[in-house]
Amino acid sequence: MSDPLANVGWVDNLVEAKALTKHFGTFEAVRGIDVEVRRGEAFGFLGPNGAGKSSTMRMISCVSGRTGGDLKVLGMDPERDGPKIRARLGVVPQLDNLDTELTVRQNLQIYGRYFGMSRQKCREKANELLEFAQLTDRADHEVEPLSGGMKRRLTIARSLVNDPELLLLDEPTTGLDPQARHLLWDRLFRLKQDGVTLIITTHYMDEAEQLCDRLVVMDGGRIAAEGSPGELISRYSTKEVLELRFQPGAEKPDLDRFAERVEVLPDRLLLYTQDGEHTLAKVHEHGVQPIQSLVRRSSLEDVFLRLTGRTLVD
Ligand SMILES: Nc1ncnc2c1ncn2[C@@H]1O[C@H](COP(=O)(O)OP(=O)(O)OP(=O)(O)O)[C@@H](O)[C@H]1O
Repeated sequence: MSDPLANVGWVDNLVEAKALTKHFGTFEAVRGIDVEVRRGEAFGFLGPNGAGKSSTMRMISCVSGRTGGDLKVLGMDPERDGPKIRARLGVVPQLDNLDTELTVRQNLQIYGRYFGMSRQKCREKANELLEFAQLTDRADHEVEPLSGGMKRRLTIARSLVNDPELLLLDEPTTGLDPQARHLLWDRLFRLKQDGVTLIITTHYMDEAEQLCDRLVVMDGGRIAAEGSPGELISRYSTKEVLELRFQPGAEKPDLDRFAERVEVLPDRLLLYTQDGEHTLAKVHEHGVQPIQSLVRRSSLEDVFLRLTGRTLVD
C-alpha cells in the first residue's frame, strides 16, 4: 500500500537549517546557524534585541531570502516553494497588523477568503477561532478599542485560519501585562496539545521556560547553546542562586570562596551554589551583612549571563 502521507510531504523535522546566514550589506545578522525543529514541539529562539531572531524567523516564513547556507521548511526550499510552504504556515508578526477598519470577526473571515475558503467555511472557521481566542463576545466590535492581549489573541486566531502545521510567533507577549501573558500562554499550550508545532522568539526567559520544549540561545547572530530549558540550566548553571544586595555605593565583598561562581552586577552579587541557604549562612558567619538576600532556583537568565557575560533584558 502506498504511504498515505507521501502526498502531503510529511517530514519529521519541520525546519532544518544548516550554516544559515543572513547579511544586510556587510552586516551579518545571522552568522551560520544550525537548527532543527521537530514536529510537535515548541521550539524557542531566546536572545536579546538584535540577536538575529526575527531575521531567522523571516527566512523561515519565506518573506526574506537567505544569504548563505541551507534551509528547508516542511521539507521544501523557501526560495523555490514559498507559496506552498506559506499555505501550511501560520505567522504571528512582532507587531499586530490587524485591519482596524474591520470588526474582529471580519478580520478572521477576510483571511479565510485569502486562502480561497468558501463564505460558509469562513463563517464557521471564524466562529471556531473566536471561541478559541475567547473573543466571541467581541466578535462584532471594532478592533481598535481591544486591549493589547485581545489584539494579540486575535492576531494568533487569524494565523490559524488555514489550520497551519507550523506556527511562527515573533515575541508573542512583548508589552502585555502578566495576566494577558498567562492567558496567551494557555492558548499556545492548547495549540501544542492539538499537535501544532510552535516556533517562538522571545527575550523573556520565563516565557521560554514555560513554553519551549527545546530552544537555542542566540546572541550576535550565533547560537550560543541549545537544549531543553532544564538541560541548559543544569549544563550551564548551579541548582540555586543566592542574590545579595548591598548599600548603594558600598564596595562589594569578595565572596568567591563561598560559591562555585560569582557574578558581579551593578546592583547585586549572584552566588551560584547548590544550596543557597547554606551559602547564605556561611556569608553571614563571615560577617558580611547584605541589605537584602534572596535564594532562588537557577533560570535561563543565569544561563544567558554565563554564556555571554550580559543580562538578557538590560
Ligand atoms: N532590513 C535590515 N537592514 C539592516 N539591518 C537589519 C535589517 N533587519 C535587521 N537588521 C539588523 O540585524 C540585527 C538582527 O536583527 P533582528 O531583528 O533579527 O534581531 P532580533 O533578535 O529579532 O531582535 P529584536 O528582538 O529587536 O527583534 C540587528 O542588528 C538589526 O539592526
